[in-house]
This record gives sequence, structure tokens and C-alpha cells, in this order.
Amino acid sequence: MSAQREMKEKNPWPTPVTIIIIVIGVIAIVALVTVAVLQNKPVPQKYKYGIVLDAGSSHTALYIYQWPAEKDNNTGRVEQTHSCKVKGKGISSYASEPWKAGESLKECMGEAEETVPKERAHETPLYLGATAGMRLLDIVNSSASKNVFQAVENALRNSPFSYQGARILSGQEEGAFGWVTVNYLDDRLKQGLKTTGALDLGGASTQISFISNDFDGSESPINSVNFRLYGNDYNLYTHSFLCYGKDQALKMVVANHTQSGATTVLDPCFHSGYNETKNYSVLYDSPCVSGRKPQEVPEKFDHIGKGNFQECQEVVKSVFNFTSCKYSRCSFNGVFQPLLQGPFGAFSAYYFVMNFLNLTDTSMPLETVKEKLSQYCATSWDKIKIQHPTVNVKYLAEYCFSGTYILTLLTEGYDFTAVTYSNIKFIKKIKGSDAGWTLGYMLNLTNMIPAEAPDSPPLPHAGYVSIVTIMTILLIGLLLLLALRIFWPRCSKKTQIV
Ligand SMILES: Nc1nc2c(ncn2[C@@H]2O[C@H](COP(=O)(O)OP(=O)(O)OP(=O)(O)O)[C@@H](O)[C@H]2O)c(=O)[nH]1
Ligand SMILES: [Ca+2]
Repeated sequence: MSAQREMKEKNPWPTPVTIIIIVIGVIAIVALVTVAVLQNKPVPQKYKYGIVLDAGSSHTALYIYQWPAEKDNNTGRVEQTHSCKVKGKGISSYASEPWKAGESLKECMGEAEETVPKERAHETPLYLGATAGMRLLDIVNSSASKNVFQAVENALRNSPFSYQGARILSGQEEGAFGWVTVNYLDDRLKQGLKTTGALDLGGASTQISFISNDFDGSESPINSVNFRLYGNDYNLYTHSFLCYGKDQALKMVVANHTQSGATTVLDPCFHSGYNETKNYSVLYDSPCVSGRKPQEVPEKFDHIGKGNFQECQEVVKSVFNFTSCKYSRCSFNGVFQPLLQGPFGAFSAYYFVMNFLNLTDTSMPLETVKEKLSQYCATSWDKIKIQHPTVNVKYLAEYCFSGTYILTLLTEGYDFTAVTYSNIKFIKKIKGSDAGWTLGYMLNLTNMIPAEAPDSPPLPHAGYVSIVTIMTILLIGLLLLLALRIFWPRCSKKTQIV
């Protein structure tokens, strides 16, 4: 017993060295876990911003996009944070009083100043892109178009943002950037997935864009756009039909009715009971129809509805020309179109109209869609107005025509069949951002989609920190065991000897 007591006095356990090792080990573990936790704690997000004004034929809209400040090149997703519809008509309607085009933007620009943090404003790019309305104005009166741009530029230069210019997009750009937007928001580009085609129906033009195995660009180079995005090559087919937006198409259809210069026009695409007096000069005021203006016309005509879907379909068909095609296949008006392929997203007026008509469900057989539209067109104007008291009367009067135009454009124009119709999805937004060309346009101009896939570390950050922590704990454990093996045998040996 006395020998044992003597040993304890000589070799108190744990020894100071062991204590030091344990303390250092514990400190190391606590430090590591703290670092891992702090490193992965979400830090308050800082954003960068970009603004695009979509100066469409019917109206202008402002979109504000944001993305995480430290990730602007590849991994961070760009999303829409605010949008503002400019009051009044599109900028092309201010041809005779251009200054008003600049004025019209002020309210939405004010909203942009409230949305983008002040310290970010000077580095926030601001773009304006004009589409078919300005294309048409440029055709008939290029100096008026310049004056409108001048007025718009003056208004935008005075904003606190980094103004990058205002220009007319080509139809090809409009189609291609709409396609980029849809596929970017769906994460199809980064992941190299099969893409979705894009169908955009505006007021003055309409675009179709898709990838088809049948298309390499050689048959019709003007319809071909090549991209290299995230390491994948895309050969996109795209076409924009000027005058085939729904407002200009309606003008063309009514113009076909009024070739005789009659004072009364019976229109199957408007509800029975609809009766409005309209000006011939307003009807024929665009280059889409001006060439067809009859020689002698009275000042006005009575536009009277008849409400007949079948007849409406026939008159709508009359604005498509299927007679000549110099390619292996065409959509209409002699324009090349490869075989339709894959799913499609249809936005802008495709969505507004089909959503109003409750016809966005494309799993519904095409025949049923037509029957429902036929019933809608046959409903009297009085009843329609009572059923939809809050809807803008101009939009309301045109839904029968617009629905018929959409179905005719898709099936007769682009050749969607009863089977392939279900490949179309009518969409407004994708993950909170509006479908349209603006996001694709900004991503392109800010080089936000890299041509090559970004090099990413093999492990995500959290995984890396966890593995380093676990390995260090294991190493410290091993060290402790080693220390015990060094000191413990000596103690036990001494105990046994004594
Ligand atoms: N029913 C309905 N129609 C709308 C709405 N907003 C726009 N439209 C109409 O839908 C059509 C297309 O609208 P947009 O896509 O904004 O067309 P846009 O961009 O002005 O015209 P483009 O320059 O040809 O692209 C036009 O006839 C508009 O008058 C809406 O909220 N409801
Ligand atoms: Ca548009």
C-alpha cells in the first residue's frame, strides 16, 4: 500500500504533458468548429442591379434585375426584382410629339430610383430596347424615329443610373434573347439540358425560336443564331414576323374586309351586338396595311360584330400566304422553318389571351379548345360586357379575334398539330421573372453567361469545411491515443515493478 502511494506521488496521473495535449486538442476542436460554423453562416446578401426598358409597340415596361454582388460572372442567378408598366402607349405613338415619349418614362424611372439602393445606382447599367413599333415607324418616317430616340435618351441620361444606350433590336435578336431568357430561368443552359422553344406574340410582331435536329443553319442562314453558353454549342432557329403581332394582324384582317371601301363592315371575329364607328385613316395608318388602302374610301365605317368562329378562322387564314416556298419547308410567307421540336413556352399576348379565355391547359384536346372558343365568340357583346365588368373594353372586344388568331398562327402558320399542341405551355413568369427578351438582352450585354462552363471546386464549400473538421478531429484523437500509449505504459510498468 505504501509503495503504491509512493508511486502516485512520484507519477501523478494525468501528467502535465498529457494535460497540455488535451487542452491544445480541445482548443483546436473548438476553434475548428467555430470557424466551420461562422464560415457557413449566411452573410447579409449584397446585390448588383441592371435595368432594361422594353419599348414595345403597344407599351413600354421597365424591368429591374438583381444578382448576388460577389457572383456576377457565373454561379449567381439573375432574377427580376421589380417591374413597372409605363402609362400610355408605346414610344412609337409619340412620333408627332417626341418629348412626350421621354416624359412618359419618368414615373417608372422614379420607381427604379426607389428600388435600386442609392450607392449602387451609378454602377447599374440601364438599357432601352425598342421592338416592332419603332421598326415600323423607322420604315415610314426615320426622322420621327430619331426624334423619339433623342427624347428618350435625354430622359434616361439624366437618371442616376449608368445609361448604356437605346436602340431598335432586330427581329432576330428579339427572338433569340426571348429564347435565352426562358432557358436561363429554367436552368437549362447551365445544366446543358434539352432546351425549350420560345413563342412571343407582341402587338406588332411575333417571334418563334427553337432548336431542331433538322436545322444546321445552312438552308436559311438569316434564321440561324449560334451561341456557345456554359460550354455548350447551340444553333438556334429564329424568325420574327413583322406585322404579325396581334394588333397589326387585326388591322390586316379588317383591311381584308374593307377592300370595297364600304361604310358598314360585318366582322365574324367580333361579338354580335358589337357596333363601333371607326376611321379608315386610323385603320390604314401602318405600313402593314397602307399598301392595301382602297383608292376611294369614306372617312368612317361601322364595324359590326357577327360572332362566328368558323368564319373568323377563314378571314384570319387569309393574312397568311402559303403559296410559295423556295426551301424544303416553310411556315408561311415563304419563310423557312425546320421541323418543330421539343417543348415550347408561349408568352406575352399568347398568355394574356389564353389566360383570359381559360384555355391555358394544353392537355385539353385541340378540338375542345376550338369548341370553347367558338362558344365564346358566339356569345353576344352585351352578355360579354356583363360577365366581365372590370375588364378593359378594348381588350374585351378583341379576345375572340385574338384567340382565333393565336390558334390559326400556331396550327396553320407554324404547323402545330392536335398532337404537338400539347407541347406548348402558356406562361407569363418563370420563377418570378417575366418571360420576354429583356433578361436575355441584359445577360448578353453584361457578359453574364460565360461561353465556357465555370471551373468549380470538386467539393462545395460546406462539404470542404466539414471534411477538414472531421479529419482534424480524427488526427487529434490519434495524437491523444499516441500520447496515452507513450505515458500510460510507463506508469503501469512502474506500478507493477513496485
Ligand atoms: N389582355 C391583355 N392584353 C394585353 C395586356 N398587356 C398587353 N396586352 C396586349 O397584348 C399585345 C402584346 O402586348 P406586348 O407583348 O406588350 O406587345 P409589345 O411588346 O408592346 O409589342 P411588340 O413590339 O410587337 O413586341 C398587345 O396587343 C397589347 O395591347 C394585358 O395585360 N392584358
Ligand atoms: Ca414585345
